[in-house]
Amino acid sequence: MMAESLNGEGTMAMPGQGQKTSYTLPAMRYVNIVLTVVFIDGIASVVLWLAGGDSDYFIDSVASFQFKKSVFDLVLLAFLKVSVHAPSIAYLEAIAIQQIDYPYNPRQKTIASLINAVNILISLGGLAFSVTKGSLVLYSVLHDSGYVHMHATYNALLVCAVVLSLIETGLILYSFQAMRRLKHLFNDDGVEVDKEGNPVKKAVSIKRLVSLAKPEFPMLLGGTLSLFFSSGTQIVAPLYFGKVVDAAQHSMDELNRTILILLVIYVGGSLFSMARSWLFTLAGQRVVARLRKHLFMSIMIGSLVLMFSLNASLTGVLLSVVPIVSLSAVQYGKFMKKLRQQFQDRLGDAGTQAEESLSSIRTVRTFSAEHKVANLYGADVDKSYQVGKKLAAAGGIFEGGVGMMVAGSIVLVLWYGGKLVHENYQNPGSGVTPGIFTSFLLYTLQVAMAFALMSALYGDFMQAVGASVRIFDLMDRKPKVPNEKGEILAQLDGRIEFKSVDFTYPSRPESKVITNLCLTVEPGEMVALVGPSGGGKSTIVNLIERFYDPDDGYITLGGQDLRDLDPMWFRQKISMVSQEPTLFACSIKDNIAYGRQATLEEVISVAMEANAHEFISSFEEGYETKVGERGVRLSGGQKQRIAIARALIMDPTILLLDEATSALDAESEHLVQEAIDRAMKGRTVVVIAHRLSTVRNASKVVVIDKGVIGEQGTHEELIRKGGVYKRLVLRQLEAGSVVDDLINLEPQSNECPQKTAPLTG
Ligand SMILES: Nc1ncnc2c1ncn2[C@@H]1O[C@H](COP(=O)(O)OP(=O)(O)OP(=O)(O)O)[C@@H](O)[C@H]1O
Repeated sequence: MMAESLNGEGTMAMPGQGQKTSYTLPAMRYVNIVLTVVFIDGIASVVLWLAGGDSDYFIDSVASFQFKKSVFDLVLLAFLKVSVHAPSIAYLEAIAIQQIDYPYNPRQKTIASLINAVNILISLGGLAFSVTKGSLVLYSVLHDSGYVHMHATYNALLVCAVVLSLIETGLILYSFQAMRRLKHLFNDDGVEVDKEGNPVKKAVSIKRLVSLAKPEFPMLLGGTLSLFFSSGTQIVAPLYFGKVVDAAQHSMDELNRTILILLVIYVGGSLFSMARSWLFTLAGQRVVARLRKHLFMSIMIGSLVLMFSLNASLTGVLLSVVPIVSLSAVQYGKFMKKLRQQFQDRLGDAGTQAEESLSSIRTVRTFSAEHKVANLYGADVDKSYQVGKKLAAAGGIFEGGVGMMVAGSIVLVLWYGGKLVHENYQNPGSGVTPGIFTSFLLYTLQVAMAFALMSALYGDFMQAVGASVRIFDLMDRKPKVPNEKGEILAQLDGRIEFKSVDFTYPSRPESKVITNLCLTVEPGEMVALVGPSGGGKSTIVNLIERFYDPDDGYITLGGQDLRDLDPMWFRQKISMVSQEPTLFACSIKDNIAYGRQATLEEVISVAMEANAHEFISSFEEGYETKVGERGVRLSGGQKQRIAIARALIMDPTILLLDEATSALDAESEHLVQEAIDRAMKGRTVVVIAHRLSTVRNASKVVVIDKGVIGEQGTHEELIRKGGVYKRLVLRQLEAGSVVDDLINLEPQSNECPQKTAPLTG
């Protein structure tokens, strides 16, 4: 298998993982790039050497080799590189691929490291050699008048050797990284997966977070420029502050001049600050605001440079705390990122719990489970609070710690600076002047503030990164079944065909739900699916809507593989009416016109067809009546009729029905059934049938049991056959007369003779 993967590019199945997970070698393999460069180097070297003048010339360059006049050594070098790099890089690729399956093979790791080391050594050595030779030749050409110039092709070979050595060294140094890339696995949809085939979560980086602010780039640029100018004024202001102190000790003129400069600096700085603040606020991104504060760095560096120029030893005293604060800031940042992620997860759990309980409040009430769900929610909130407590404590400790260290360093600078001023006072010229010390103190405050803020911001930023892990997670999710793209047919005839379909729900990979299913529904036919509960009837309907793709076999719609059709398009041609239809918390009109824009007349027309107009008109607000969350303000039968109208307004070619087993009252059931019967006319219908009248009228009854077709045929055929279907009917019908009717196969009216138990379940 490995050999196969090396010979051929493309996708390979993972051992023992079925066909789903595979590794993909990039079309432009890194190995091929390196080999191409190395071979070009080898071939070019030999050709240029051979082309170098008459044959004596190149023989002389070997026989009487001179370092600055012959290039035979470069040819040998190229030969060495071809013979070492070419096999070793291919071998490294083979090892990298093997490590996908066997990542913990220490021997392989050692071999790979050794090969890498040899490659790096040779390429770096080759680069050093060719650069040295090139420099010496160039030096001789420029400075040695007695130097006999080499043949032009030899010069070309020299240039070629330097340039290609440089490229090769870069490629070899990067090969370590490139081989690591190979160890990433991709599934058939190009999504990176781990060894179990689960999508790998992409790391959220600061870069990715900041990239969200891309559209605000022009504003950001203006803001950043203003920031630089305002930072510049902040950097130089303390310097002039100190100068003012010193100038005051000299002359009034100097004092006035320095004060004027200081004034210009402050006014300019304020104007730029204004622009910066306006532009960044306009950009309106928290990320951007953070970025602005991040650029405190520029003030810090600028200030530090000036501080060094004022007094190096004082600056050293101040900087002594930097490594400690930096290291703790990095650790703190990592810790905060992890905590914040946990915090968001716990909050998410609590939110889900609340949403679920509130949306099922009636069930909660029925079981008097208010306290239970309140406790569950409380427990989730408590968990997030526990993490929140850690967050608060860590933030407090860090800020306090940094504050202490910064204050300590300021005190230290004050003491040491004071000592230097004192020394200068006693022995002028030996320490620092009060002016310099003033400037220095201002810088110290500025740098200390910026540093403390930056450390805290780093923590905040890492928190933001942690918090956004969930968001990016959702953004990165790719549906297995794409929502758009695919063919759109001029016409859809409604023919559905399942060809040897196997299916397993991704969330329960160990149990196959559909096995080798072959089923054809001709245009205009009504096919009834019956069978025991959990047999797979709803799954078949889900597959027709392409909510999932089969693991094996295929499903066609109008003769076309469902996977080739545009889901957005074909789903408009299919309507589903389920047992318990989901309505949305808006008006009846909006619910009926959910699938497309429709006029009130169209809505009324389909509502009439669905036997819904009458009850809708009896409401005070008619079609504007709000149905409440999930339609709670309507009865079961009313909801179903609205769902039928919602399906009808799409004028679907195919109707998927899950008949209601719920005990609607006789009148409601009659109205719903009448509406359904009307809706079925002229359409291809697949119905999960629970009523006798439906199975009797069906063109074909298909018994689905444990994911396979037990039997199929018309109701009469199946009863005559006396198999699973008949047993199902016999077992489930309660009334003796009905059983007689059914198995005696007397002609029946379409009406159900009396209320019966469902045929399924
Ligand atoms: N989303 C899902 N994830 C995992 N397993 C599922 C999922 N939906 C259904 N199943 C399982 O698939 C099997 C077939 O379920 P399906 O709903 O298709 O049966 P059914 O014949 O329609 O049953 P019923 O008549 O009770 O509605 C069952 O074992 C069920 O537990």
